[in-house]
Amino acid sequence: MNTIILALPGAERLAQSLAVHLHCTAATLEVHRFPDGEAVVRLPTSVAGQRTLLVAHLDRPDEKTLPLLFAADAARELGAGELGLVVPYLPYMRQDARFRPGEAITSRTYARLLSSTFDFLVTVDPHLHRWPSLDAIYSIRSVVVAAAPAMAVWIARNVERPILVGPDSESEQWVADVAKRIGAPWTVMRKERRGDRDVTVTPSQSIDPSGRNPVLLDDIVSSGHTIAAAAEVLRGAGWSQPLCVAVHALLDGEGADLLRRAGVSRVVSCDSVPHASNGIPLAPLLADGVRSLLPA
Ligand SMILES: O=P(O)(O)OC[C@H]1O[C@H](OP(=O)(O)OP(=O)(O)O)[C@H](O)[C@@H]1O
Repeated sequence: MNTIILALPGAERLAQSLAVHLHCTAATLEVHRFPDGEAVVRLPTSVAGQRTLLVAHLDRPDEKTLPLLFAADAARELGAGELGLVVPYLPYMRQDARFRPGEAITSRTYARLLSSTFDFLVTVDPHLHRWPSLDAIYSIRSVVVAAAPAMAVWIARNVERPILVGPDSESEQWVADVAKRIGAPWTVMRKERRGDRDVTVTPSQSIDPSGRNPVLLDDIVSSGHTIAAAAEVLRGAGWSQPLCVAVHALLDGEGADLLRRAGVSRVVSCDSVPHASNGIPLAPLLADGVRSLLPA
């Protein structure tokens, strides 16, 4: 079965890179907004009988998910073979519990929605905290691509004598992996979250950073408060100015200012979400992930 890639608006670059790696063609979906805000989607080419990969950057998921579902449905109706989704940043993974009575567990609902639409899914380091794996909530085949190899290459090339620091215990999975790949020391701190923009970070052990350049590493940088709090801890302990490496950058201008004020010299992110801080390409790893799902 031939493979064709269709990019949602904004994901054209990733789609083109994947097409090169996977030796197939890529085109961009047309998404038009009617004056009342409703979306209409048009497939630019025939998908009949073809394995169809939709590629989407799903930051701001509320506005992007409906066009994605419309496109998937149209592809099915127009005879697509298998239907896959390449979504480097998988949204709605953080509300994975009913933290207050009556709250929706959006991770599960969103997973049901995508699982009922696609045959398979390829993503990068989803925020798995309380779910043991994507299979706990997604009922379709999925491949989780690890960004650690790409982050490790970037740090090894750009930071002399790094020491890796994670802001919370969940970050240990990425921090330890990257540190092992480049033979660097590492530590993780403790985080307490009380609200969207209210976090406290405390060191969990005392480490002598002498002669080392600190790299704060985490999966998501969103409001920036977690990394800012971690940077303040380092500053208070007399460490040199850290840089921040993240898998998914959702940071806005206000968050970037917050990080600057906290002493973070630079943010570098993987390109799972288009962002000014992008510096670590994921297309080769995502292409490997897609290939692993295709018949040999
Ligand atoms: O930039 P921010 O707005 O601070 O958000 C980023 C942080 O949020 C996520 O964890 P979260 O605090 O949701 O913790 P969890 O592991 O309990 O889901 C993520 O792992 C980052 O540490």
